[in-house]
Amino acid sequence: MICGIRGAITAQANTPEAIASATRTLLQAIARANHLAPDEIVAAWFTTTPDLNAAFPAAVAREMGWTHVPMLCAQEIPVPDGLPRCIRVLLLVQPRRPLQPVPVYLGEARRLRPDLFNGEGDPAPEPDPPPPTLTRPRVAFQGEPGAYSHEAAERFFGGELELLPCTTFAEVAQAVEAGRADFGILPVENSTAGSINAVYDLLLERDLRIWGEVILRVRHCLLAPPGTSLSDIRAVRSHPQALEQCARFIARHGWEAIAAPDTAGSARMLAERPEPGVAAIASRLAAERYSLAILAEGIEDDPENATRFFIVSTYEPPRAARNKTSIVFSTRHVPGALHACLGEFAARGINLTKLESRPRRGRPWEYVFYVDFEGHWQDPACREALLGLLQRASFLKLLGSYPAAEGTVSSHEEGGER
Ligand SMILES: C=C(O[C@@H]1C=C(C(=O)O)C=C[C@H]1O)C(=O)O
Repeated sequence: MICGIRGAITAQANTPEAIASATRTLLQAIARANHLAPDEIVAAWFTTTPDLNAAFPAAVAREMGWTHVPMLCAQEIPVPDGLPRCIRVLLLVQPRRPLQPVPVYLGEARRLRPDLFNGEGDPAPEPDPPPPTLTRPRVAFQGEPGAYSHEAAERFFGGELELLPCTTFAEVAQAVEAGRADFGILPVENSTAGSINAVYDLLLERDLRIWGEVILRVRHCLLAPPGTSLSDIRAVRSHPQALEQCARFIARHGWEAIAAPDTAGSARMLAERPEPGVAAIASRLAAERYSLAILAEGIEDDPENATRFFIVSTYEPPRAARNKTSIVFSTRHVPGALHACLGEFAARGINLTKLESRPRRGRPWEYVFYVDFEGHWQDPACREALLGLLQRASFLKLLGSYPAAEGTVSSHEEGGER
């Protein structure tokens, strides 16, 4: 599907530098607010008011790497008393995932559309501090190239990424905190195996913001060096999670299951040192990367097998049309404490999408609770609920408000608690 995204900004002066700076700010903000990858942009129309003629905005976009995008610059209608020194753009985009276009009008240009930018419900507040650019973002993930986290990163960002493979989840968090990566990808739950506790513990301990979420339908492939046939296989090697998710398939063939540190790593090892009779379980991406043959695809026992990933950053994400918020809190040690805390959400009709408890460090038999709910912390009802919770909880941390992945929030028609 092709859709259009509008934006506008004013330049400080009619100079090439001022026009370049305003154009860059505007295009980066639109890409960020709409999670656009460069290859999702199909065409761009610019207009400038007659008082801006020192440079072409299209040339600036090309310098930013939009070399494949057909563009046009034209003069805006000189309506009397119109906003001076204004650069407008209409982008045509073809997103890989369903997109509700977020118009981006920055600074003075917000006055152009009082219907959009008027107090509450403002769909695109100016981000502060500026989040990282989405043009070739640096993305840290646990595992080797071809890992499911790598696939999730490609699904979320599309286009070109600078990959930073890490050995552990903690290393991913460190890379983001230290600014070596713009984003980190962390798996949080699997539809078969449940929550990934090590990641939940990291979110509590580290100073990271959840920037987005993505749900990946995990389709496992049976990989072997080209020329191998299914009847040659005697054993399969992979991460224990993947072996468990394919347990019935492995048992049906009577193969031995060998645990390895990660899925993509077992594919790489097999490609580098083929062992007769041994196959690996990993992604299609790993098969392509390590030139292995796919002997079978979709071998997971659960046909709905999916993993939810958080994209973490040190920046606030732009506000989207449909947001989710994640928090972690602990209750006072009194009867009914959790009930009262959750009541703050129920009383305001806020839909909870996930509740998870983990033991509280250093306090045996006390717990911290992780809650995901629909809405943004800036929404009046959510703000009130969080304030109510703050008064009842002994500890509260906001992990982030972020654009909800498709299919993870109730539709307005469904409404109510699920
Ligand atoms: C109000 C704006 O300026 C003008 C009016 C437009 C409109 O009413 O949709 C669109 C582009 C401009 O010609 C704007 O840029 O949004």
